[in-house]
Amino acid sequence: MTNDVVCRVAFGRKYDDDGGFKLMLEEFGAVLGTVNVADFIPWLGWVNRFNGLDRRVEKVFAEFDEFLDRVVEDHRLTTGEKSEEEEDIVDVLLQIQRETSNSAVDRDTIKAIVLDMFAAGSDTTYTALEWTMTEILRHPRVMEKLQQEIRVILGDERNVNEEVIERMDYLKAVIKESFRLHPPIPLLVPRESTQDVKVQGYDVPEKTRVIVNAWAIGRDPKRWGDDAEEFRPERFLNSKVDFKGQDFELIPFGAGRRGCPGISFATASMEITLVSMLHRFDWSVPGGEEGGGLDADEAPGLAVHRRTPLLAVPTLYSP
Ligand code: HEM
Repeated sequence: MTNDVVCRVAFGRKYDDDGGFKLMLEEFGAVLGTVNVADFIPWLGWVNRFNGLDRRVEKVFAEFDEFLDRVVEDHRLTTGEKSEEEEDIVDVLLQIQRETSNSAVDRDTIKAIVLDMFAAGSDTTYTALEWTMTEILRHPRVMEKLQQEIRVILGDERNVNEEVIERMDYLKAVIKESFRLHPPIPLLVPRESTQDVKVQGYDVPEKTRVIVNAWAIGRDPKRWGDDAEEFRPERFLNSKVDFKGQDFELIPFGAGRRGCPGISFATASMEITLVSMLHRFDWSVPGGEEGGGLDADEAPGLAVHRRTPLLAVPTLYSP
């Protein structure tokens, strides 16, 4: 679903009819999440020629490059035929390219921006949704309270929009609590210090690779109390703490000038999906908690998924 959302926004259409596209995205995500020895010990880079990583990277690069070339070309041929509402990101970037005389937005830049959206935007949002649903299913009290909020505010209205979502305080608290315990990119993206600094008594020289552990920060009992490991959305109800990068105890999207630019996009996707799923359906897991489908085991990768995909069963809700 999150791939379809990015596809619709970036290309103006879904690619779910094309099995090859899904496989290509899966391989792209897998290669991105693979530990690359050369990142840590550059002179060992030759290992990737033998363990197959170089070959996999080149293959998926060639496939994506050809695919994106086709997409940009299709858009170039239909340029000017769409209304403003129908335009997607490729259309907008092509328009900027036409209107600016310098070559800042060339074809490779357009392809890179769109690729960035897939790399950064679809697996992360999907992972966040899967962890949120897992926690809701593990905590029936939370599910009930959340459904009550959604059902009272929405009533029979089927159209979920940002205005009604603004009134759903408990939904927002549930999403924050899920990000606190399960930041989809637990170690964020590596940074490099630009100057010598001292952090809590430790000297960090200029040009040191710095990795921030958002996962550990979110579970630190010194900040969150003795129930830091517990899923308790109420802790955010009368709190101003948010994940927009101002409160360093909750930074699933990083912070600062290289913080995630997709926060609003990701939050809107999550809110609309959760509200739609919980408004008209009740959810259960085959076998319940004892059935083992609600464990919190994590699988390694850039975005940290559940080890086994969540399997949940919807039942139509009738008031
Ligand atoms: C739940 C969903 C998401 C999470 C948890 C997430 C998290 C992150 C994190 C931790 C970073 C690195 C920030 C830093 O180093 O301080 C990042 C960067 C980035 N994200 Fe997201 N992201 C999500 C969704 C999205 C979406 C939907 C998009 C675009 C459609 C997006 C686009 C980007 C881009 C382009 C960067 C690189 C920014 C740069 O290097 O300047 N992300 N994201």
